[in-house]
Amino acid sequence: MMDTPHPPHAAGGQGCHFCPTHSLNLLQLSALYAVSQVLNRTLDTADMLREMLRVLHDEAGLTHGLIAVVEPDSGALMVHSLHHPQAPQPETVRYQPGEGILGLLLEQPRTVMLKRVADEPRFLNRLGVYAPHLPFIAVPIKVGSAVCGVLAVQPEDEDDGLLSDRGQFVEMVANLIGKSVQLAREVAQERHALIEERDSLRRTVRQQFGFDNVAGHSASMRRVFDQARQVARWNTTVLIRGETGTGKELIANAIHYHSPRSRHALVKLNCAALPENLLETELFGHERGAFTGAVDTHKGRFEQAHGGTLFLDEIGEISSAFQAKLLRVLQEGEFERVGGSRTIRVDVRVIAATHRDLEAAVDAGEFREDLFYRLNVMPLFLPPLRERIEDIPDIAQHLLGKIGQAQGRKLRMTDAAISRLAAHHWPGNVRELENCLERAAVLSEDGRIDVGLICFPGARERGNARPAAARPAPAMHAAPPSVDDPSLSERERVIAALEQAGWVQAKAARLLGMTPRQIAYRIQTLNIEVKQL
Ligand SMILES: Nc1ncnc2c1ncn2[C@@H]1O[C@H](COP(=O)(O)OP(=O)(O)OP(=O)(O)O)[C@@H](O)[C@H]1O
Repeated sequence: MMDTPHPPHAAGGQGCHFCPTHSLNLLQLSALYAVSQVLNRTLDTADMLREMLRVLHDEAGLTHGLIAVVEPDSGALMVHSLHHPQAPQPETVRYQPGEGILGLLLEQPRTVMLKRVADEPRFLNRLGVYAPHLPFIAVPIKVGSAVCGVLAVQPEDEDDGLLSDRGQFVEMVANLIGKSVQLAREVAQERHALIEERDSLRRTVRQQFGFDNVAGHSASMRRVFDQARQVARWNTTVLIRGETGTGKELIANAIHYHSPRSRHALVKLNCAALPENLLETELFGHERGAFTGAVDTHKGRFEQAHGGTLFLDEIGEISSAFQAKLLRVLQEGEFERVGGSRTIRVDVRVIAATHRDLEAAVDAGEFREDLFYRLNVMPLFLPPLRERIEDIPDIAQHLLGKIGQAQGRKLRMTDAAISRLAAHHWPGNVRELENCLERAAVLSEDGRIDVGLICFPGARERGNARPAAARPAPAMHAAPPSVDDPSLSERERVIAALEQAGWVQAKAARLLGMTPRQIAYRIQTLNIEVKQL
């Protein structure tokens, strides 16, 4: 086994039986050890330089240590640190290239060693700290081949014939300082680049998930935008309500990315997608060993969203027992992980969404009234698409832009196609419109979408539309069947609902009046292959 390394002992001082050179070497070895510790301790260059001068003084008998650095703008040497009890404000002293001994090192970067500093005519003693009868050593500090500063010291004894050994030691220290400065610069540059990249990514995310991503200019949508922008600034809990596919999640995104919390995470959870026990561990996390298979501690969504926003979709679907647990976090901002006893405090803004009539659920005793009021601090209502038909051209254009971008071509739609869209009932709202346009885009050879390419899984038209049967069927594509079509087998009905809901099972379940678990069971037993869109 190896011993822990100890610093080499200085051999100078009383009773040493080594020759002077050997004693000096041992002293310098010990000092070098202290220098390496300074380099190891800090990445803060200013701190490191000050500490270095102290070590040279305390451990190597090199006094009046000075470090001057080249100013990038002027090219002059500015005194950065000076080890002297009555040192003047060092930053006020500068040397131009060629000026004094230090300035000379900028023009001729090599080590200068003087036996008596007062004998050198270039010696300016501008700092007024040097002893004229003592030697003087000045060494350039280089980053690569460029001089970035100067290290100067005065050995505390008169010339003892060991000046060149001392000079070599100071060169060694200057080289180590140069390497450390280079490393600190590279770290700073990398950090700067990372910050720039992070800020640019933040701007992109904000654009992608902000209000620009939500199309529509109807009066009802303008009201939603106004309210959402207003509430975004505060920590208020928001309850977004509206039918499936009306854009609730989109609005939640926009609120988060326009809020002061946008630098932190937006964490999402669909409450209908998980059974209660999983929902609890997903939201609150669990401790290691909390249950079979809990091999590690797991942070729940509340913890992941600390400082940011938690979006709880389908909040109307949670059980009464779970409603009580959620209420506690919302009220007190604290909870325990499953299997844990430590109370965890979080700072999370909650945005919840539901398609359910929560007031009716409260009346029916299915949803806690206190939780309802806790969530309903700022309600936002997203109107169904059929009640804002004037938004259809805008939204369709926006969606075609996105689909076209994914397909790498420009898509355009005829007026007749838009009229046909406006005549539809839109039970699946904007999600259904998105699917309808994607289908049409896939079927379009030349990027032009005419009325013949518009077809709906659900055939409920608004009053002013032509009946579905009278519509010309697209030549290469039959309209997908309707969920309501009584002639469909159960398997076809489930597939039609999934199609209509964009293959989001929880939504398809709602169209069929089933629970998410029931539809999952049907998908399995009817052997339906689930599409990942
Ligand atoms: N106003 C809009 N402008 C552009 N796209 C929209 C708009 N509203 C909804 N969408 C698009 O429709 C789809 C469904 O939107 P979103 O998921 O936000 O709806 P939702 O109300 O949360 O649905 P659900 O209740 O089923 O979870 C998404 O692909 C979304 O991008």
